[in-house]
Formats: sequence, structure tokens, C-alpha cells
Amino acid sequence: MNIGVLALQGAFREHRRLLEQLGASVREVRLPTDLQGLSGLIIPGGESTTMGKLMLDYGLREPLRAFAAQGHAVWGTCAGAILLARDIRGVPPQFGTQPSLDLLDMTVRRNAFGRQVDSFEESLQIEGLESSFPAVFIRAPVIESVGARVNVLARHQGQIVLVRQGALLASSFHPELTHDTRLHELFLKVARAPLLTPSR
Ligand SMILES: NC(=O)CC[C@H](N)C(=O)O
Repeated sequence: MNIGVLALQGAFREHRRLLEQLGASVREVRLPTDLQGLSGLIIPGGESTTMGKLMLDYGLREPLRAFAAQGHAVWGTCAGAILLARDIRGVPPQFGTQPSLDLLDMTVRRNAFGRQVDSFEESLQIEGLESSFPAVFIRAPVIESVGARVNVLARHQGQIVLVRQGALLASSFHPELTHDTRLHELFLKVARAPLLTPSR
């Protein structure tokens, strides 16, 4: 299966390594033509302001929206989750409005768990996984609210940190920075059969 990782900035190599470990063939996506023939795409963590700007500069916003509209699986982790959100809060005023793909019906607040030094790892209970998942949070966003079609799959201290809406997934944390492959396996399952996989 061909899976893309948006490679404008951020932790794309780590996602690539995990996906390849699971047998996927991975393409780094930098241009709209790179999306051809892919079954799914991961938007990594990094800096959502920079990534959003590069996304516009490279003419990727509309092609990415079209890719998702075709029903392909798209998973945003941390900054990637911010880019998927319909509504982004906590953007410093000097950045103006932040570009978003406006795909997932949720409101996110940037850097809601604190500063870089406040990064932490936490065992999360995730719906559908039998044992807890080691989740790494780095200047992570919180998902403040979600629309009716969005399923909440995990919370940390009451705050939403993992959601699914059809073939779209968003996590506040970085599963690519651990050795636990279960969320990448879930993503590949969705990418294989986006319309067949139950959303819970
Ligand atoms: N680890 C991350 O992806 C951090 C996200 C970053 N704080 C942002 O708002 O874009």
C-alpha cells in the first residue's frame, strides 16, 4: 500500500520509519503531483504556522482537501492535527490568521498543555486498544470541542487528544516517537478500507 507523509517540515522521517516497518511503501509529499496513487496521508508534527505557510506556497491546500474529499485516510499528529481543524485558537496575534485545511469538525487550541519544556509522556487509554498507549506530548494542542460526526477516542485529564471523523484521524500527541505501532496499524487499516472500517 502506498502511503504519503507530508514532508514540508517536522517529524516526517519518524512516521516514514514506522510505516515502512509495518510494510507500507512510503512517499514523501512536497508537491500536489506526489499525491497521485496514494491510499492515505500523514501530516506530521512540527510547527503548524510554518507548515501552513509552506502548504500555501507549494499550492498544496486545495489538492490536499480534494484528496481527503475522495475518502482517503488522512491523519494529522500534533501540528498536523492543527492543520486539519476547522477552527484554530491560541494563534499569537503576530501570526495573523493561520492557514487550515478545514477538514475535521473540531476546535483546537495551540500549545494548550504548556511550553516546550513542559513536554511529557503519558499512558493513555485509547478506545479500541486493549492496553494503554505511551503518548508523547510536545507543546501539544488540545481539542477543545468536536462536531456531532466526530468520535472521541482518547482523553488526557479530561481533555480530548485523539479523534476520528470517517477516514480522518487527529492526535494531539506523537505516536511516531514511540516504538508502539498500534495507531499506525489502525491508520493503515483505515487507508485500506476507509468506508468499511467502523468509525468506533
Ligand atoms: N509538536 C508539535 O507538533 C507542536 C505543535 C506546535 N506547538 C504548533 O502549534 O504548531
